[in-house]
Amino acid sequence: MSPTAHRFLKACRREPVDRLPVWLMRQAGRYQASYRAVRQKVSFLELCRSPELIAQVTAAPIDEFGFDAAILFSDILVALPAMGLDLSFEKGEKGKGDGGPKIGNPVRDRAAIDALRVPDPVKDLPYVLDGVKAIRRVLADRVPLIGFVGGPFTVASYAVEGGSQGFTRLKTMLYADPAAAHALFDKLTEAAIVQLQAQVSAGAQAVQIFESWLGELSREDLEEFSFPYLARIAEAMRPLGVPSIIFSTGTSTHLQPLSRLGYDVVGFDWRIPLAEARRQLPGVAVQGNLDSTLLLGPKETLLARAKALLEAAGSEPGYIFNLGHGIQPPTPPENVKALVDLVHGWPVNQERA
Ligand SMILES: Cc1c2[nH]c(c1CCC(=O)O)Cc1[nH]c(c(CCC(=O)O)c1C)Cc1[nH]c(c(CCC(=O)O)c1C)Cc1[nH]c(c(C)c1CCC(=O)O)C2
Repeated sequence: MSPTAHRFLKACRREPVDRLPVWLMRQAGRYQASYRAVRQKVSFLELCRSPELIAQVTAAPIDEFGFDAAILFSDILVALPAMGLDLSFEKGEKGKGDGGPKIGNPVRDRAAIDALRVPDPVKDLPYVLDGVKAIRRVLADRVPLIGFVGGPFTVASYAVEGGSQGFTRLKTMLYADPAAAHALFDKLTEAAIVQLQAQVSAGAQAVQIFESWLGELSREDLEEFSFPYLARIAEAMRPLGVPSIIFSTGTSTHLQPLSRLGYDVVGFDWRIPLAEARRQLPGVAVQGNLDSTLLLGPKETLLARAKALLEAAGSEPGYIFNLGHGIQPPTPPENVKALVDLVHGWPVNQERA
């Protein structure tokens, strides 16, 4: 297949498709027996540092469920050690699950921010780039590969809080020392750009920014501390010629400004009806937004709600089926299969552009 012919890439560009493309955030993960088997043998970070295992784990859900895109198996925090932070995943090593990230030396003042190093992906993250190349070989162009990074605010929340401990320290920094906060976001923006550039050079065919916790900020703070950085990332992606996706949660009240940052696709959570979101976003493709809890069952409810979503998506080109956030570990794989089959069987009546 020509590299531009994939239905996922067409939908990103708002071109008509034969069937609706579907992929799910966290489609490679603990809900799969094959993933749990790998995690019996290696820790999460060991997995993220093995190109062979990255390729195996990334491709598994494509074989198992027939998704229309693969997403690089890695984490939004993998670059932090190269930036000078001690990253570990506390519990959940060796397949026990529920391992949360922990940073031993969180960034708490201006000196710590100034000491952060922007990583050199080729030198510092070779396993990610070798992983991208290995995935492309294993996929053999069956489906395109999405690369990703974490958004500056979301990564900063872990760097400053030291783990999944809320947002109070980071948000206090915005108000108490805005110059320090800007310096932090500036560094994380540069780090995001160089990682995405390197992933695309290595073979990633689209990119997604996981700015998952952006909904913590007010519009005022978004405009000062987030949107300029996200726009800078989008601008740096443009010459690379691959579609870019901005994903966040809790931001239904900010979709229009998010759609003006320069991304091809806007992804959002289940808090807004899809039809309403599409009406608000005429100039971009949209991705989402089924509540991932529906995948836990019952299957009839899952499929009824997914059908309603497909109806709400309408016939305008530029729709990618996904969840509102990642798949949850207790998800029965048969429900994922039923969902993908439903989307692929859905009649598409998109006008030629
Ligand atoms: C905050 C954040 C992180 N990672 C991520 C975020 C953004 C918020 C979100 O969208 O969920 C995003 C992420 N995490 C992972 C990916 C890979 C791509 C994908 O599968 O979509 C991506 C894009 C794999 C992962 N990242 C992690 C796992 C589970 C690891 C395991 O125990 O095997 C996976 C598959 C671990 C992780 N990594 C992180 C946390 C908080 C955790 C612990 C929670 C959990 O265990 O689910 C940091």
